[in-house]
Amino acid sequence: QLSSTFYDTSCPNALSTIKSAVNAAVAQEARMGASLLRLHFHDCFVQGCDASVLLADTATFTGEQGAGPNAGSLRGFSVIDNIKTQVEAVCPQTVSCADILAVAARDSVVALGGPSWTVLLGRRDSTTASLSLANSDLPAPTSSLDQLKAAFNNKNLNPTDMVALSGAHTIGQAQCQNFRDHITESNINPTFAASLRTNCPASGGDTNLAPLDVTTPNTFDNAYYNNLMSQKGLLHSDQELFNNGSADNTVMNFASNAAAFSSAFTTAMVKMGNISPLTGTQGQIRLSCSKVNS
Ligand code: HEM
Ligand SMILES: [Ca+2]
Ligand SMILES: [Ca+2]
Repeated sequence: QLSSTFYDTSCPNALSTIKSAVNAAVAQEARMGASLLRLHFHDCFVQGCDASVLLADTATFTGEQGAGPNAGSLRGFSVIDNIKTQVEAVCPQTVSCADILAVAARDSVVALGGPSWTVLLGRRDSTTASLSLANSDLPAPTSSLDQLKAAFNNKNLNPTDMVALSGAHTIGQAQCQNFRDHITESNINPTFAASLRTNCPASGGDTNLAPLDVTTPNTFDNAYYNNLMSQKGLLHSDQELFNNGSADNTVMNFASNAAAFSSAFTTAMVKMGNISPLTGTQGQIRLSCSKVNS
């Protein structure tokens, strides 16, 4: 249904415009690549890849940005708004915000040294968002392996896809409140845990940041899986992937074989990008990504 050539005649400069803007944003702040990748994930897992996550809350509209996994945590909205403004200038009301998110996620991974893939296009933008689905369908950092597998299975992503997509935590940062409990658990490297506790004490410092990948936080590589094998996962949910369970073998494979990780990650990103898109005459092409057309 989606197609890699969707904008080839209607907006031939769409992809290059997005890439330039992503490269500029990542050059200014490497973490922005992580933030843009995460936006696409949080979009696709809630109502499908329809840019629902971008709709801002107003006095009369309750969107997804106030949901537990999103509030005070998602970032990159202004970068997306800026890209949309540039794309509107070259092709008015042609390129959807949902497609911009999918392309920006790919370009972010590439900008940080990761693998590339062909992004399928033709998604349209929702006129709705769902706070309740954002709270129910996004996995939590306290999740067990079974809960992680179930959350991804709900989106028709298998356990290999789940482990591969979790490799996105090779970049970016997390807040203390999301890893405080894990750094007092027993399945964590004691030296690693002690160093994290200096900036994430038992009380206070909730929003203090630590890198999800202690080894190469700004490079998209397979170091995340090697960290898990050294019990240096930052989130409880990260370490669940290598904790004597059914995902151990996949983690070991991705840790020792960077090409196997790249292949599984790009395959899974395409699958995630295909979750319930609006196509044809469904939805709309928003003029501004943060609000429904009036
Ligand atoms: C497997 C289940 C997952 C859980 C439980 C999870 C949870 C989290 C949490 C708690 C954070 C830190 C948020 C904060 O402290 O503000 C985070 C950050 C991040 N997540 Fe995930 N995540 C998961 C899967 C994914 C997937 C599939 C992707 C993308 C494909 C992804 C990409 C990211 C990125 C890039 C960051 C860093 C964002 C930044 O620095 O702005 N995560 N995740
Ligand atoms: Ca969505
Ligand atoms: Ca890394």
